[in-house]
Amino acid sequence: MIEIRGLIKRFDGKAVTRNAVDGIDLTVPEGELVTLLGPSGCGKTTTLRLIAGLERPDAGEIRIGGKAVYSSDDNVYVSVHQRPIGVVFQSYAVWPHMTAVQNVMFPLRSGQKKLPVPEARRKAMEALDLVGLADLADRPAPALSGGQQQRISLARALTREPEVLLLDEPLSNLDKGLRDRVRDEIRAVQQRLGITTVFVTHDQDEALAVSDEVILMEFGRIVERGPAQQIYARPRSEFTARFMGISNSIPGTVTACDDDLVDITLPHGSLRCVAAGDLEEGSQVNVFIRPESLSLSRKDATGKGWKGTVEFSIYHGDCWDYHVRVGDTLLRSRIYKEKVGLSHGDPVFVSPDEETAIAIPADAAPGGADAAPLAGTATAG
Ligand SMILES: Nc1ncnc2c1ncn2[C@@H]1O[C@H](COP(=O)(O)OP(=O)(O)OP(=O)(O)O)[C@@H](O)[C@H]1O
Repeated sequence: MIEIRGLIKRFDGKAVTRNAVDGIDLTVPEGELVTLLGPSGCGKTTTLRLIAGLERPDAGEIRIGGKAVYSSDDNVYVSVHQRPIGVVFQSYAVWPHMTAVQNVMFPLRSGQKKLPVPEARRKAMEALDLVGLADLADRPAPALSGGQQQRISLARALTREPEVLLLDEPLSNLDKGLRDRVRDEIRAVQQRLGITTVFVTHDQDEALAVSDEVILMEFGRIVERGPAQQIYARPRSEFTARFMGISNSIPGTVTACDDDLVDITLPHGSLRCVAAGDLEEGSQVNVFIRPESLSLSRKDATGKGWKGTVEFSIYHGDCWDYHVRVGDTLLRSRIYKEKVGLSHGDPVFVSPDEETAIAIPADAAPGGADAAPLAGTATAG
């Protein structure tokens, strides 16, 4: 288990206007994989490096397995080599003059507890087996693919039997097909070992695929957290909705509330949808609708369709994206059919799937520009 309280990190410099990590509280339960997700510069890597002991915080507390590895109040700082962690970076950091097994053995032979060669080799072989590379143990590192080299880094991180695994964008240097395979491998090993893991990525799909919990960050703070399905299907802030790819946003006004369902009047129609947070009659909202939740038809069978005109379409292989102008709004509708046959200028009716549309209060912008924190007065740790 990892417990983080009030974590602050500031990099001083002329252009610095805010803390890189700005008061983070976070618990990673035993055996779970938690992902830090967010745009470039939001503080994901810095948070991970603070947990690893590769950067020194300015304030707060970090506990691993119940023991403080950093505490500004108690003046505790445990160095990176003494923390019970394994770290995998974006660059594989595999030594080219060694074989696969020599790479994995290296930390066992060079650490404080220098193991004899046979024992180090046995442990390294166990770790290689775990990541499916035992057969390639004696192959020189440069003769391995990028994905295999990254699995060597993972095996090397696991040989010290760490309590916690820290993965910093481990898939970024791999091409698409390989990325999915190594991602699945990492999740399989993590679940098999039941090892508490923090995974940093800026890729939503990757985060959804591997996580028990997703932590969304912006400006050094946590904007939203929750199980992957909740973050995907029920975002509570505009920042999360947009970051998770809900590209259609329409401003509207609440006309009636019924538990977590609300009726909304939009510029070109109305709909009933799920409310994110407390809303009341008259509240201003933005309604977020996934492209795949907007269907198109030439005839308005229900009498509730929004009248629009096709502006352009994009073909993706397994689907089409139609960009349709409805009043002042350009909406994107994703259609998974081989041939839809709509083209520029065609009139259509757009129908939203009310079950998946979400109304988010227009002023609820925990990650918005207004919420961007200025640098706090961090105390030295
Ligand atoms: N060593 C450093 N010196 C000065 N500023 C730094 C340093 N490391 C990070 N920062 C700044 O701290 C902020 C957070 O950076 P961080 O690398 O943690 O973000 P990130 O979310 O991991 O981004 P990315 O996805 O691009 O790696 C950024 O504004 C960055 O410029």
